Amino acid sequence: MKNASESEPMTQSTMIDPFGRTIDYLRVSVTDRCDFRCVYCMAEDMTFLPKRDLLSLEELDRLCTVFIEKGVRRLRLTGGEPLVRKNIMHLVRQISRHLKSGALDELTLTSNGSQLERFAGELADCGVKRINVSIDTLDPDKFHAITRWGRLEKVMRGIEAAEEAGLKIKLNTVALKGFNEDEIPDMLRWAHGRGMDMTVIETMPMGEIDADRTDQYLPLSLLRAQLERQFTLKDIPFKTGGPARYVEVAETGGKLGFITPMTHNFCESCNRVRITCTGMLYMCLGQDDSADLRAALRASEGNELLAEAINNAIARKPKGHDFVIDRRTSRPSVSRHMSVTGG
Ligand SMILES: Nc1nc2c(ncn2[C@@H]2O[C@H](COP(=O)(O)OP(=O)(O)OP(=O)(O)O)[C@@H](O)[C@H]2O)c(=O)[nH]1
Ligand SMILES: C[S@@+](CC[C@H](N)C(=O)[O-])C[C@H]1O[C@@H](n2cnc3c(N)ncnc32)[C@H](O)[C@@H]1O
Ligand code: SF4
Ligand code: SF4
Repeated sequence: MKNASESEPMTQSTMIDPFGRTIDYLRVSVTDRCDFRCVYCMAEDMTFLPKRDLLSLEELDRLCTVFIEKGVRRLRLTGGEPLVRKNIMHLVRQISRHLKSGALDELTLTSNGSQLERFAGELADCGVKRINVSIDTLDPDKFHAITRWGRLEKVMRGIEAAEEAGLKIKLNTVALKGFNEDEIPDMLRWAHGRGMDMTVIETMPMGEIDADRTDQYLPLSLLRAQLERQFTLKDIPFKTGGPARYVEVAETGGKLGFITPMTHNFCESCNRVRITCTGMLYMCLGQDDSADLRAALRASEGNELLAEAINNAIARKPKGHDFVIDRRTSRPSVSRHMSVTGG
């Protein structure tokens, strides 16, 4: 059998879903585990998958390679916290061969930043150019409160290491009513002052948590109106391939993205699917339907069954999500946690 690191010429096909959308973006959750317990994401006593259920790094690489053959051009590793998966850099290095061959345009990560100090240099060396780092506040005590287990100074050292390694950073901030809405202008100045773009995100009702999401939910239309009292925001057509709509902030010269699944549905331009660390393929972040690729992966050494399972799943990709923040019921719209698919 050929070694996975041997470069082979690859012919790529195209995946098109029933609504004519080209699927060329794969998000891979490499672990459901995390060293933080953000209150809007997980319960403090979250139960994680047993290790025996995880795909091996070799299996994850094989899955990614099949998706790239099927037309994926951008790949994002996420989690849980992707950088806490054991030997994660082995997978990053393996996948990076597709950057070198030209089959993949971008390999990137979404991370809480806690392990960046250790890994930033190696990520850059593997061809990662930009990463998203999630921070909801710049106040160390509030940071500890929202992440339950996180230390802001460690994340800051990670950001410095990433900057030194030449990685472009985008800051992800979940907008939370009564928690950080007043702080977002300062965070924006801070991020833009360091040359980072920023995106703000509406809370999505996924997975049981200890808190009540209806209390935390802040529609970004309101936040935008608040920001417009201090800043001049100009809509721009800038796109990263993700769901954010961007504005340019005249006073800082930086870009601010709004991810608004609740107030403005962006599903018509959806280009992505997700795989979990157990090999489940989710065709939509906001729906339960999934396909078990692990069975197809393990059923034979060849990739024909896998390719067929992927085709069948893409043919079922739904038009969009049904997220609602409903005050009458505290039940989330989707029962699985965000950390299963990594957002
Ligand atoms: N509803 C919905 N939310 C998404 C989707 N993709 C990403 N998000 C959310 O967007 C937020 C930021 O996700 P990231 O992993 O940083 O990715 P991104 O902002 O799409 O990435 P880039 O634009 O490529 O930088 C997270 O809260 C995700 O859950 C999607 O397809 N649907
Ligand atoms: C699930 S995390 C996984 C990657 C990494 N651990 C991190 O925090 O960046 C990906 C993104 O989803 C966001 N997120 C988590 N739960 C969310 C929710 N219920 N609604 C909206 N965004 C959420 C996080 O803030 C983070 O930016
Ligand atoms: S948002 Fe990211 S860092 Fe926070 S608990 Fe979820 S997976 Fe962990
Ligand atoms: S909610 Fe579903 S359809 Fe909408 S953008 Fe996200 S993955 Fe695509």
